[in-house]
Amino acid sequence: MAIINKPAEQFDTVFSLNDSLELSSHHEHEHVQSRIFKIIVIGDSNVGKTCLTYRFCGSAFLKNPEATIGVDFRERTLELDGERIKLQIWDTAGQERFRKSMVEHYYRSVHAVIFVYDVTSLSSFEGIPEWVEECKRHSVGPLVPRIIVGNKCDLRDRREVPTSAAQCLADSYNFPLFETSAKDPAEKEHVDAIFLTLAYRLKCHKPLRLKEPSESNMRNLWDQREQEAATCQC
Ligand SMILES: Nc1nc2c(ncn2[C@@H]2O[C@H](COP(=O)(O)OP(=O)(O)OP(=O)(O)O)[C@@H](O)[C@H]2O)c(=O)[nH]1
Ligand SMILES: [Mg+2]
Repeated sequence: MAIINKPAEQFDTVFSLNDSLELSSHHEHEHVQSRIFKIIVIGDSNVGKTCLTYRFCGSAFLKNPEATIGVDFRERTLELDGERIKLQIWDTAGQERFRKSMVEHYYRSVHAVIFVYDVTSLSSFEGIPEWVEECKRHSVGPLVPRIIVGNKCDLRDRREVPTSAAQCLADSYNFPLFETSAKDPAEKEHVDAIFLTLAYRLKCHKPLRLKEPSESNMRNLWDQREQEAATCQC
């Protein structure tokens, strides 16, 4: 897997992760409060959102997944630096007909977003800006951490999206880019790294002490990102 555009300090943290992160069943029964983060996974249908989520939450590769209708929820609780973190993952439907039912509350109070495309499908990659726009339409602020994931890297002979193009798009938004495979067992650790990168970022985020960014500031930030995307020489 290529992990690209990721600050060195995140590499250090992510790659020192191991099974000891997982809470034992003993801990599960303790009434210890955990911080809960809601992560939404979006992207075109068939790109592997459900398989990626399942790989992270359930370890195995999900064979013959059904197309998601509306949204599925999965959770995984971790202990990071002695703190209990529950990731609540909202795996959404990519199909247009179900998207209409993706009502406002799917996006409400979202802490982080994972955009997924399929490296063997150029159209799914070209759909990413629309998904970014969709987030914006649903008032997901520009400060909410986002990651772009190119899935199905195991299908080497069928690749349609070069890493360089994906990197260029990710840079234009200033989002980290990951390429991985939900199917390849050797990639399991790297699938974890995607979610854990977000978990660390969310965990370390200090709430702003001053005023939260105003709506007009948010708009400015989005406008700035859009201008950068428009001038990107991909
Ligand atoms: N080769 C390969 N196939 C994959 C991978 N991830 C998912 N698939 C296959 O891609 C198809 C779609 O996977 P899903 O996880 O259901 O896709 P989705 O994005 O959740 O689709 P919707 O729920 O319709 O939005 C299934 O046939 C999976 O077996 C992968 O990493 N490699
Ligand atoms: Mg699905």
